[in-house]
Amino acid sequence: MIEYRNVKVALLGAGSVGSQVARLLLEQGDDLAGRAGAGLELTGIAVRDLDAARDVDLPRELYTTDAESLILGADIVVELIGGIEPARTFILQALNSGADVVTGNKALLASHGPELFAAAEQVGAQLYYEAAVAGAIPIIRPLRESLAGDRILRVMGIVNGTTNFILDRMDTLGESLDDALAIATDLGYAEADPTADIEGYDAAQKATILASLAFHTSVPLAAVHREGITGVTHAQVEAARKAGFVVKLLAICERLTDDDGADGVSARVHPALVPLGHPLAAVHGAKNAVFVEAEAAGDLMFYGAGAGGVETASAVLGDLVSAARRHIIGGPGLAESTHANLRVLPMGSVSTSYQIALDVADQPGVLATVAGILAGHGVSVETVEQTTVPKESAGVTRADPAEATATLIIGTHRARESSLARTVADLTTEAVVNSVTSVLRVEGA
Ligand SMILES: NC(=O)c1ccc[n+]([C@@H]2O[C@H](COP(=O)([O-])OP(=O)(O)OC[C@H]3O[C@@H](n4cnc5c(N)ncnc54)[C@H](O)[C@@H]3O)[C@@H](O)[C@H]2O)c1
Ligand SMILES: N[C@@H](CCO)C(=O)O
Ligand code: NA
Repeated sequence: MIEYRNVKVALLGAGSVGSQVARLLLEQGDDLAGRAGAGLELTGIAVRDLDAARDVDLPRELYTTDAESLILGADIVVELIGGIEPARTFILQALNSGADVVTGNKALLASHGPELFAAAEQVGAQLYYEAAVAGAIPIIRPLRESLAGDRILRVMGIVNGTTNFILDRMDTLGESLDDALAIATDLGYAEADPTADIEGYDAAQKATILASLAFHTSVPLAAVHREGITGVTHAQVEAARKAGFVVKLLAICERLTDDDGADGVSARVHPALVPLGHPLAAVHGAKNAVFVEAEAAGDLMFYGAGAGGVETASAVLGDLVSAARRHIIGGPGLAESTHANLRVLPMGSVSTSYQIALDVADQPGVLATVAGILAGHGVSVETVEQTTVPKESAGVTRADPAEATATLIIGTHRARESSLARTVADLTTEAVVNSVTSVLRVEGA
């Protein structure tokens, strides 16, 4: 039996992820020690309430409400409280005391990442955060280490399990957003405030982290364009399916060249139409997948559980083993790489293709008028589909009931987001257009 030196591990938080990390750490201590080359001694678990009911049965003597003392006695601190404070203060205390930190806190990294990385670098400590993006899926380490020798062009992924679960159920079961969200919450996928999921904040936080890593550039959260799924209708989901697409909430980080020839990067989160044949279309339920396009490696896809307590605990324990190994071996921490310092371009510089649905007057010349508006902004039409709407169609009220209307679905070639915005504004004020009923970006076609 090999005798290992112990490293002291302090756990902050015993919620969905923290309790599973503690359980696995206690159950698999010998295996983990063999992999880390160090014993992982769980010295305590900081909780708010010692007597709270818990799903996982852990030794009561491990619980403490004195997080600060626990942190100061630790070699590695695992932060699984979530949110900004007190998580930020605890992590800074840990780093400043020379401890390495493992966290799954994307909200904190997205808003205070530079501060935390600077604190770690200053004392030669290391911050590990595999669990922060796409839960159990290894994506941070591949971007940070495995692909460090390549040039990443694009990272496109489904990085929020809750919204993927909801959109999937809207599509396959015809369920409402609210009903599907209630189930996702019961299953432990949703954030404490699920607005973070359905309005795309959680995915935007992950996009910030992915873009910063992929492009060696600090990409601030405020520069990430964000749209959630609350505006996605059953009509859009059904129309998408009929047209050979599925609606997914995507996070897309990419290198761009804008109209002035300036190179830069952008990060955005929004619902998008994904062709049914694309690998991301086959990502169901709360699963996540991240598609990476690299110059030399080509296309890579990372797929698996993006949420869930025990699944995410896997990523935390992987980081913990790395941290313990580093603690024993020593050596400098891996600093955050922001040396490329590329320009972060606004959403208007992004170029993609679109499906625009219009409710129009069914009269001669309408198609030409609409095509003229698109052409005027340099938006080129790829496909047009027209369906005549019966005059007395249910629920449709018209100023002149005698006036027939039609639905036009226009697929465009790639166009700048700025041109598309001007096109939609003009379509909205055009007399023969009753309404612009849907505008969705198409990705992965
Ligand atoms: N659950 C997931 O699927 C998942 C996936 C990836 C990342 N994450 C991230 O992991 C972290 C933890 O997530 P979770 O799902 O376990 O959350 P959770 O809400 O289940 O657990 C957080 C726990 O921290 C406790 N806590 C709050 N303030 C505290 C304090 N001051 N001291 C001690 N304990 C305190 C809460 O009482 C709760 O038990 C978050 O940053 C989350 O974003 C979660
Ligand atoms: N609420 C998040 C948890 C994982 O980060 C999700 O649904 O993806
Ligand atoms: Na991960």
